[in-house]
Amino acid sequence: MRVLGIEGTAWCASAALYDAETDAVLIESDPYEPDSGGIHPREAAEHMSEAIPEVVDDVLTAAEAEYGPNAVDAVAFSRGPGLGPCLRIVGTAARALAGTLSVPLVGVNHMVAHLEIGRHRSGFDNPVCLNASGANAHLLGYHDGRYRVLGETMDAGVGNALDKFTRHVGWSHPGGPKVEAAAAEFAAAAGGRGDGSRDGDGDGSRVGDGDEDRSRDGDGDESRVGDGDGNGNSGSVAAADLLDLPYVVKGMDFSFSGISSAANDAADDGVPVEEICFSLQEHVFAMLTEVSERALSLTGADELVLGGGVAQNDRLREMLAAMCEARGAEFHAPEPRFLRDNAGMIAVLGAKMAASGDTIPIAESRVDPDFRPDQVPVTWRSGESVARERGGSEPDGAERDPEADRRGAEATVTVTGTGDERRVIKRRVEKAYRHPELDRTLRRDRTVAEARLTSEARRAGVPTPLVYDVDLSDATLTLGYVGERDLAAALDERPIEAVGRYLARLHGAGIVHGDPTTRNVRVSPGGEKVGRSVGGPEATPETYLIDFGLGYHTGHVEDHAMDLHVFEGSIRATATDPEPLIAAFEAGYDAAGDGEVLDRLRDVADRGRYR
Ligand SMILES: C[C@@H](O)[C@H](NC(=O)OP(=O)(O)OC[C@H]1O[C@@H](n2cnc3c(N)ncnc32)[C@H](O)[C@@H]1O)C(=O)O
Ligand SMILES: Nc1ncnc2c1ncn2[C@@H]1O[C@H](COP(=O)(O)OP(=O)(O)OP(=O)(O)O)[C@@H](O)[C@H]1O
Ligand SMILES: [Fe+2]
Repeated sequence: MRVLGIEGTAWCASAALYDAETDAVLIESDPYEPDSGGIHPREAAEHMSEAIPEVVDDVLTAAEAEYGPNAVDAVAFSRGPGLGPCLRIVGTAARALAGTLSVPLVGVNHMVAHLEIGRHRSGFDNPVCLNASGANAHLLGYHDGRYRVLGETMDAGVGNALDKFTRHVGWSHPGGPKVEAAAAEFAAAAGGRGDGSRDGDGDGSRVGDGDEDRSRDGDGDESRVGDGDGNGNSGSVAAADLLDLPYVVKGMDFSFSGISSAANDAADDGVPVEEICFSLQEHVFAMLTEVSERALSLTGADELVLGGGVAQNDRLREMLAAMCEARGAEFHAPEPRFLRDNAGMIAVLGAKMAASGDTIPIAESRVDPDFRPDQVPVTWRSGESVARERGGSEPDGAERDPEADRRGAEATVTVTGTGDERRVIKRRVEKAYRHPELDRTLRRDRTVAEARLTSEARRAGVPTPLVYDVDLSDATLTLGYVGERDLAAALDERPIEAVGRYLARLHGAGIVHGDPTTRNVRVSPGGEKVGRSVGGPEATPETYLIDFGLGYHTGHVEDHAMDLHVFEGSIRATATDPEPLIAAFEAGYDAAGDGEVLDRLRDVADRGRYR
């Protein structure tokens, strides 16, 4: 099968031909480059209306020269998400072409295409995907016929967050490649070695298939990147000074609004722009790498693929490769021509969809600027055996040796002693992928927060482990062993309802958990239900909250709502039938908490959706 793909969601007018037999992809792209500022939707649409017919024509001509008059078996196009005026032009072109060629039409979700091109190129079975693009930033994992959103930005896409800063300092769009070049320069100056050679040619000009592979260094290398010293942190990076910028991770969600403003303020205060670029990258990419590791840990996956325009950044790839290597996972980033917006990925996914009969009648082919990846029925993977799908995590199932060491996303946990003397030694391990200064600060601050808040929560009537010892020099805690298994191992309404009640109590005491996932709840089925007096030897609670490292004090409704959003996200990511569980959770919260927080939860959930 040969599929013609058309892409034009925002800045890149692109057409491609994918030949499924040979796996060859021919791409023709024509980028829109604003004279000043960011992308103007009207100008972008004007660009699309001129450039789409041209790139389509080029690809069709090449296709017919090679394969003759029946070169194309289906036409695939980006239906969304993206800018409405651009999408409509692409949709119109695709419908007309399918009609003229008398072939079926395939409507592709652009973000799923960013994911699937990575899966296709890597050959991985069932990876978690980090999409790091301009307008989006999210983690996707396959479960039960859909790609679930495991975590996402609560505000801007990652590329837009970088571009916002470069606009502030007067650099032209796109800013990402310029941030990368400036950061590399800063690191090279600090370390005396490094790779200041990158020239920020990022979103290239109009080029065809083969040329592009030679246009950037590293382009041909699809597999492991990581030009550092083997531990994911090139010497020059470690030697360079780091500005203190906001680092905001909540469960597997994250936020860039604080860091964008702080970067702009630093520029206004006269901090050299190269220094800001360096610190911006170190923080933003460490956040993305951390949530990716959480997603691997939560789903039990051992493969990660990267997609989106920001994935062209060497430092981001280096961090992700180092994180995966440290936990024994496979990492793959496709070559840059498949990372930035391109029609190749649309054609490749279009071919898989067409092969499974997933085509659309013209009358139903309306574009959707807010098309979410989790709305897409994943028809092309339906032949896969159920065994290949991991049903959430089973980190602590009944058959597992309870004494065995385990490894969360952040820490290693060792169990010692027996009976009432059973203890957990939790050590936040160094993360070689992140800047050593940031690593030290995060490990220390989180250890302090966990020790304090675990005890404060217990005083507020929330069952938590006792804290026996804190060793800040080694970021290590000694905690009482609680529960028999993680809630994630067996999702059940009863403990979930209890989590709702406990979070309400915690919020009533002015504390947020910060990372309330089903992995951070321990359950002992059959334990007694207890009220406020917990912790005594005779009172065995059924449900405990653990892992308060991302917690903090706040009375803000917004922050409390975010806790609920994170917990619900962890259920939605792994449960086959999440709705009754979510209802039990909200009933528990409602019984003990503030109704305003539940109202705000609706807002928070909507805001996380793509604009
Ligand atoms: C919906 C769709 O229109 C949108 N597309 C999009 O955002 O274009 P994409 O090609 O995936 O990403 C462009 C972004 O990627 C950034 N970028 C490009 N090269 C970069 C680099 N070397 N380092 C950091 N960012 C880079 C640019 O600054 C820009 O923000 C999306 O996928 O979200
Ligand atoms: N006090 C405890 N009693 C019993 N088991 C525990 C305790 N603390 C941690 N565990 C076990 O160790 C696992 C990892 O611990 P924890 O969540 O604190 O570490 P983490 O690295 O922060 O994990 P993640 O980031 O994945 O949430 C837990 O999911 C749980 O199975
Ligand atoms: Fe994109």
